[in-house]
Amino acid sequence: MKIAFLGPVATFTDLAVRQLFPKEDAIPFVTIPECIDAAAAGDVDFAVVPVENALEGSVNITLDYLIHEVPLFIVGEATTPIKQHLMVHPDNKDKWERTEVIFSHSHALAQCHKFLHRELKGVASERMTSTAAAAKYVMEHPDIHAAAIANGLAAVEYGLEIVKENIHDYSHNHTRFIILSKMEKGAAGTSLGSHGEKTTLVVTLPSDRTGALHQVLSAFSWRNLNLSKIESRPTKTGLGNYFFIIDIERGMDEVLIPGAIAELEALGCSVKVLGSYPSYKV
Ligand SMILES: O=C(O)C(=O)Cc1ccccc1
Repeated sequence: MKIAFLGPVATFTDLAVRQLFPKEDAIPFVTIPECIDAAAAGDVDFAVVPVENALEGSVNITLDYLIHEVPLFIVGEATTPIKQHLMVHPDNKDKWERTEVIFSHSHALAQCHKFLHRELKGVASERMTSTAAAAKYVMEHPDIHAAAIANGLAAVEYGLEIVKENIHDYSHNHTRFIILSKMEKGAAGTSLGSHGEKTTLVVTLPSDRTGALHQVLSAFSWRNLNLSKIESRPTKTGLGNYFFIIDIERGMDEVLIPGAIAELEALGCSVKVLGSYPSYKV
């Protein structure tokens, strides 16, 4: 089986894939859309991409790409703890406090915002396609006073020295990854035991109905369907037009979720099921 992931080797996504699919053929792609396209084209069986971080919130490119660009399903999700470290080329180990530029993924930079403000005030930061891409770049440029924010495996893989460990601003730093496939129903192929099931819907509200969101929420509430997340993203058709992405803490069943969807449709909403899938902790 082939699994696309946000590369290069030693990203946080790679760490998640190693645990989810230890025996499969993991293929790195440079960007999240490239991973998703590979799954949509059938070049890989699954794509694993980050979707939400506990400190920084949603990965908008993942949500938007999934909603607007490709007919894929979510067939699994995995939550993993995230530890960020500051690392430099070994030649620059003793002068890291003179770092002039810090490279990382935008979410990693945001997760260490307080640390950077405190310890490296005024130092420029540059977004890279991933944390491991940043580590690789710093390894290839010993001549500049650069640092990367990445994980411990990236330091080993690219031969960098960790000069500050655990620089993420809050200890409960977790990221949720989703497993995407062309096939609606899972057999996501992992041997891990799941921690429950979820269903994700994309709901568009009717434009002219007062209190529509309240009515949508009550369709879940009176059925005792717990929502673990509700997020709005622009439909990109005009200012003020939004999709709601709703995660229900329950797998698709015969009665409750179909009943809620029918009620939303009767209110004039359009509803798309993005997937009903197992949840893993890795
Ligand atoms: O850049 C990475 O390593 C990724 O896998 C994306 C990411 C970035 C920051 C936290 C979690 C995932």
